[in-house]
Amino acid sequence: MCGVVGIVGCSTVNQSIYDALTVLQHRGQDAAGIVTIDEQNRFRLRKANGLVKDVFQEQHMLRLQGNLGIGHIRYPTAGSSSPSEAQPFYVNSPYGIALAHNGNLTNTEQLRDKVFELARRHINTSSDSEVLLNIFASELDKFPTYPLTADNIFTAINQVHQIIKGAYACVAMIIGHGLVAFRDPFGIRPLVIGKKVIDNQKTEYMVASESVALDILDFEFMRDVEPGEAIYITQDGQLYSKQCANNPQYYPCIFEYVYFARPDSLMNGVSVYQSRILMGQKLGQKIAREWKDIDIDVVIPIPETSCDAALEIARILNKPYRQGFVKNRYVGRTFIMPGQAERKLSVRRKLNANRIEFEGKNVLLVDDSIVRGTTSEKILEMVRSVGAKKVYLASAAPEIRYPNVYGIDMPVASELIAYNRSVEQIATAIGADKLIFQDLSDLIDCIREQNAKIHHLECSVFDGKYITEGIDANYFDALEHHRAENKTIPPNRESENLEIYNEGQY
Ligand SMILES: O=P(O)(O)OC[C@H]1O[C@H](OP(=O)(O)OP(=O)(O)O)[C@H](O)[C@@H]1O
Ligand SMILES: NC(=O)CC[C@H](N)C(=O)O
Ligand SMILES: [Mg+2]
Repeated sequence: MCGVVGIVGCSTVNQSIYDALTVLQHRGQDAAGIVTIDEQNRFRLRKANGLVKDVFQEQHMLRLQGNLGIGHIRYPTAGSSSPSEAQPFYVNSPYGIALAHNGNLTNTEQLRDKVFELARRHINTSSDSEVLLNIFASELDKFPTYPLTADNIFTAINQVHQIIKGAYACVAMIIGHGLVAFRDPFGIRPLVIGKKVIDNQKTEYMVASESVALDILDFEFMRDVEPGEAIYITQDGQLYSKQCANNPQYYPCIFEYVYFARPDSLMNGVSVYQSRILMGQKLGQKIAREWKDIDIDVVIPIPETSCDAALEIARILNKPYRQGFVKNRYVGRTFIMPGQAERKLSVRRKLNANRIEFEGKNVLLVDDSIVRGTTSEKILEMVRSVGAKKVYLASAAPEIRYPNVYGIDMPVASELIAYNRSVEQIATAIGADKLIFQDLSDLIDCIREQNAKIHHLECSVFDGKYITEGIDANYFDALEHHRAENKTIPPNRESENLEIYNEGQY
């Protein structure tokens, strides 16, 4: 799950984009990038592997001049984690376009060949986002006039919606025009827009993956970008918007509410925090109903995402809630780290059990989700070693049995701990005395209760139903094959040759 941001400002935007990326860091820890447009209408780019704070040093910030810019933080789902696939991407024709993408396309391979044959465009990486950018560029290229009108841009996006499949929330900039943002016709990935009025005169606009980015920059939340909708803000701050999809429908990703998004974000009219509170309440009620004879002494969250739900479970069960684990604040999110070996090591470095809360007790541990089981396996081992008597585990999300193809890196079912296992078998595999999962209908209600406009949610990891066409056994075989191929390429973290060298001393 990546994070995107775009700002059309009245003054230099580099610091604001940097700040926005730091609060979106929980969506991707692998790479970061910013591109701005300077006064001479040139792109200024910095991107590399690493956290935002490591990627941008003073000399890069000096390079990023201009009042218009976009930024990206990456959690790879396609291609590799090579710095050459860090975003934003750039093409020089037509006009000069830069684009950043959150999501994952599901027909990338077919499109890669088509783009070459029909539009004579060369794709130089294995990134789906580079394909997306070239399709957008080739649609814009069909208009012979300069400058493009808002309608030209919206027509191009309507075509893009018909050509590409999958999930995408994008921000882009076109030289000589301004900022463009669009969201896929199912609204799988999130995107919001906000504004800030400067000196009672001019309006600055900002689009971002999550509303929390608007909050910290004092932008006023306007609304979600609708599924299929496109926004065009000219470089002098004129805003246009249009529904560009032929049959848009709300199918937002349910996993944003379970794990990905920050709790203080408002997404599709739904508070992420409130969703997690409701998840705790519904799961607490299920435990009270189904585990009448189970003797629980204390409820303990597995930090950090599960804390809000765990507190509600404790309240409903009328048991003490304790912070039994200490989290190392310098270790990031383990699930979005690349490679299983690194994830395993990081769980141990990140969490340590406080013996006093476990010794001789029957504990109910709570996690927001159990995906590969990396966290729960390690945690269970740890709490046993500090003397827990019985260890029960509750997951605020249902069993994850199916791969994700829309921007969460879990493309192979066999990597999932719940794949082909019953609840009892999962409990045995991770070493829990008892295990309970949220029901999918309850999880869906946690979100829908807050916005009746959402009739459906994208729940494929739980129910195996994919909303876009062509997701079948052949698709997954090809994906698995690709992934195996990519694993054999040694990671190259060298980012020296990625920048656009147009700025003299920087
Ligand atoms: O079963 P797994 O494959 O281990 O994945 C699930 C775990 O990973 C996530 O935690 P993470 O450390 O990424 O972030 P958090 O601090 O926000 O909870 C999630 O909250 C679960 O704890
Ligand atoms: N998680 C995401 O949104 C990833 C975006 C894009 N598919 C990439 O791999 O760079
Ligand atoms: Mg966690």
